[in-house]
Amino acid sequence: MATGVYNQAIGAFQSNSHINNFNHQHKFNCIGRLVVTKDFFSSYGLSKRDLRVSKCIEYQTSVVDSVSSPSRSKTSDRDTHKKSNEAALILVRHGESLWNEKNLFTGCVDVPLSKKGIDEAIEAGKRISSIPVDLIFTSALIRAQMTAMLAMTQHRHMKVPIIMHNESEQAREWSQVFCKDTNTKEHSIPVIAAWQLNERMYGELQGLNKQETAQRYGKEQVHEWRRSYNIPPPNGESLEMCAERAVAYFRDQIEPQLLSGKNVMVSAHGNSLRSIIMYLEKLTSQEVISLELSTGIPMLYICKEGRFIRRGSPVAPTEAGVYAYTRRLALYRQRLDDMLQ
Ligand SMILES: O=C(O)[C@H](O)COP(=O)(O)O
Repeated sequence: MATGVYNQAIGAFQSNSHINNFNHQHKFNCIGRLVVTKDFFSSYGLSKRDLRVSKCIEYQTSVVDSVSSPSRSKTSDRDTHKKSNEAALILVRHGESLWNEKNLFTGCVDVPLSKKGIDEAIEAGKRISSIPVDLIFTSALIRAQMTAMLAMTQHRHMKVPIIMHNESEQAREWSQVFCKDTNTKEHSIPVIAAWQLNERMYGELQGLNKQETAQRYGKEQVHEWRRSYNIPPPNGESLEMCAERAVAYFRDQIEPQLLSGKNVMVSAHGNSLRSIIMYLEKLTSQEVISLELSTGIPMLYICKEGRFIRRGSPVAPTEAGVYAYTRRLALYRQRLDDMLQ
């Protein structure tokens, strides 16, 4: 088993060495090499001898520059939350929607996933199926919620995601669960839908065809509306305006959960996630222009002592990629393997 695990990890990491799935020039890249540390050996009760170390190739995983949360005020209460816990943060843009399929500007119009988007959401679930998720945040839009729910159908822990209804006292009362067993973290995952995570509002472009709009207003103007930081579409939100709600929500509601050690998945949208990634990776308003997110591709960050380390896009469960991310994720995956044997 030992050699198998080791080879799996190496194989996964090598195939995953392209893990930087953001197609933008970034200030750091992952070097596709893996340190097989003494921790790795001991976490499997292995001695180097067991793995015939002479055959082990020294791999070095080095995120040349791990992302860290932007410096905050000295008195920030987040500093008091900084714990040695490590937590996984999965960000996933919804699968293709019916309006993505028609190449229409969508923004806050609430359209569902296309058949391809449903397949993308299920594939995303397979890719994160061995990564812990204790809490899910989605936007208030159905395409993000469908993506989260479909992805969770593939998770190996088989917990039931339950959307929390706190919009009124009656909603809270009528959605209570009275059986203590089913409502435990062993059996269910709370899902919180927040409008603050909605896609940027595209104003008068919503419903227009992107190609026709480019022909009408010019490619450069449309690219500026779509990708610039502080230039809004007509009567719509700029990325900066979207960040004011999405990043504020992330810092106030999601980051404290991560700092307390909770593993979180956020299923949201191209631009609300671009604004969050801009915050996590301290991208400049120039760098964020070239940041594009594909539909249905999960991205993994490790949150450790208030710092966010981008680990790329998880691989499918057939590979041992999770073993290459962190020891804690490897042990979680091992527990799943043992539980499901
Ligand atoms: O809102 C939309 O149209 C898409 O979800 C994102 O559009 P964009 O890629 O043009 O920002």
